[in-house]
Amino acid sequence: MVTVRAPATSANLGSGFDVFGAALSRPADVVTVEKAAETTIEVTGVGAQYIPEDPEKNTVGAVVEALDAPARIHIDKGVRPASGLGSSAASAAGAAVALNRLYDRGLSREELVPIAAEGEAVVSGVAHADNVAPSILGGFTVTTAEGTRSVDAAIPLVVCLPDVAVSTRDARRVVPETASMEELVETVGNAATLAIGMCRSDPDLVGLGMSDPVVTPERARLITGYDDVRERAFDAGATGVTVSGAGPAVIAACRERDRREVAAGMLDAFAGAGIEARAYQTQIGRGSTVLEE
Ligand SMILES: Nc1ncnc2c1ncn2[C@@H]1O[C@H](COP(=O)(O)OP(=O)(O)O)[C@@H](O)[C@H]1O
Ligand SMILES: N[C@@H](CCOP(=O)(O)O)C(=O)O
Repeated sequence: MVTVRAPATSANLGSGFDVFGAALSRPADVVTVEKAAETTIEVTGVGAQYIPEDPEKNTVGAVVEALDAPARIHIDKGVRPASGLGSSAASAAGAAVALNRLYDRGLSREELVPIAAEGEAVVSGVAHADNVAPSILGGFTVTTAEGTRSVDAAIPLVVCLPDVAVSTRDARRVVPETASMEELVETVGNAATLAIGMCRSDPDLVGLGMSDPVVTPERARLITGYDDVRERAFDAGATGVTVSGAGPAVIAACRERDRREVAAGMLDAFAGAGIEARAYQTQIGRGSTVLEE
């Protein structure tokens, strides 16, 4: 038996659509696997009632297939589904790390990233790896067709999750098909600023680099109260605010001394829009961790 804690993640970080990702120190899924002749999946925890246990429909089923590793699998969800916090990816990442260990497949963490990404194709239609990469490797990740690079970074964060669901599949439909040269130049500049900020663990640069003129404005329209939440986070000292993944969670970078006030401001703004929300005071954290074997 192998048990793995796989963290929630925030993809895109504004300027890095489908490329950037960050592991969050909390919340997390816990995935336990045991060898079995046939694969079965049991899901408990946050939002378990919305998650299919059929291996054809659960993200971990694709991981089992790819690793040829049938197992009795228990997923204890700490990451709410349809959150923008890489819920579907956390289970896939945890299963990839756990099954690799259980069956002694000997794959490196980097090699497990495309395998876990197959699970994302099951739910969103695209095997985007920007959530599974940080959930497996930890830190700040840059994923391209050439693979994933990661660095550790110490950046305090708030992720504020409203009590509404936005599916990644639906939110991909509003992504513009084209961008102007001006938008491209702005986005490259912001993404580069953010990446330097991560390497320096500098919340000012990370926040500055989160700005994105192309995808985020379209996605923000799907989140009731977004503009107020963003404004209140900045008022409380946030250095940057954007949609986390495909939403509806909103992520803010800040200094540690401001994190509590940023969280309070974001919660208050959602409440003002008539929406209950939960704020996680978190930071960039480690990747999937083996808890027991
Ligand atoms: N192991 C899993 N964990 C979470 N969601 C899953 C899992 N397997 C399948 N799903 C489905 O994936 C969808 C949520 O994924 P997605 O829309 O990408 O949201 P998130 O941003 O939270 O990952 C839901 O429809 C859910 O039923
Ligand atoms: N790059 C993807 C990331 C989706 O993240 P999720 O946490 O919402 O699953 C996208 O923006 O569609």
